[in-house]
Amino acid sequence: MIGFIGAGSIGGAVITGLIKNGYDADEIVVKGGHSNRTSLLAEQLGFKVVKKVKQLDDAEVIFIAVGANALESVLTELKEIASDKLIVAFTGSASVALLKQDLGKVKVAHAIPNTPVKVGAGFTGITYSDDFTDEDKKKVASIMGYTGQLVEVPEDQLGIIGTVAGCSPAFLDVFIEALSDAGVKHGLNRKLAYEAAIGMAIGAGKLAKQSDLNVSALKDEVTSPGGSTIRGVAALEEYGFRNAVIKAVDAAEND
Ligand SMILES: NC(=O)C1=CN([C@@H]2O[C@H](COP(=O)(O)OP(=O)(O)OC[C@H]3O[C@@H](n4cnc5c(N)ncnc54)[C@H](O)[C@@H]3O)[C@@H](O)[C@H]2O)C=CC1
Ligand SMILES: O=C(O)[C@@H]1CCC=N1
Repeated sequence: MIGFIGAGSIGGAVITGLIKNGYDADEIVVKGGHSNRTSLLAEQLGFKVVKKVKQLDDAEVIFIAVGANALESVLTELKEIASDKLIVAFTGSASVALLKQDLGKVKVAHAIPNTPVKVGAGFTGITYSDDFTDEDKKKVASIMGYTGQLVEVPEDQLGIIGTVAGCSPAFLDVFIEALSDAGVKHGLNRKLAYEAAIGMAIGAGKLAKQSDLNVSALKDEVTSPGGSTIRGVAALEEYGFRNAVIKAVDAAEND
């Protein structure tokens, strides 16, 4: 049995990714917030909903997916039942030290998933407390594996991994939206413009992952001499696209 506290954007995305990719819904129990969002999701996906944190006592692994404002009170309630469990917090502002401070001698991890977990194509960075054994890590990996990649990173890099992989789906969505706007400006209907932009993003990501070439060389393959693409790349540079992306990451990092 595994448990979740919070089933909002990221909690709901992980739960959805798990169940849609074959994890047994009968093995998932969720304590949601005050809205009916969790019970609506449970109706679609078939997991069990409980009202109190202590009702998660049968869970071996508990994922915390509440925001910073609710973390303290959740940890206070969780402390009563946490001693024999693995606790994994998605809360951005959490840290292994903070979780340990509130939960005492409990094995804890801090993880930052991204929303593509919902379709089994996520990228999650994770940092474990020192007392996590290889077997414990395997247990967490065997769960998160249903949602995509899980990569252990040193804690001082978890924040930037969380920005590069966790915030950036929103950045890419803005790019896809802008590309589709441009297509519409040049006469495409909106549906076809989105299909083209999204299809390209999926394909270019897959090619970048599978190719032996790095993305710079892949770009070179598209830019025919004297062709249209290099004019577009030059315009991106002229309008500061690369710098805008770096500044977006800086902004996300500097809260
Ligand atoms: N949205 C994302 O892509 C990602 C978010 N995160 C982190 O996850 C945390 C949550 O973010 P979101 O899911 O976007 O926010 P959200 O507001 O969509 O979800 C938080 C959920 O927690 C529930 N909640 C609040 N208090 C609760 C309690 N005491 N017991 C049970 N449930 C409770 C709320 O009802 C809400 O549904 C944040 O700290 C964020 O930094 C981390 C990685 C990615
Ligand atoms: O916007 C946020 O704070 C969270 C962290 C990673 C993605 N979303």
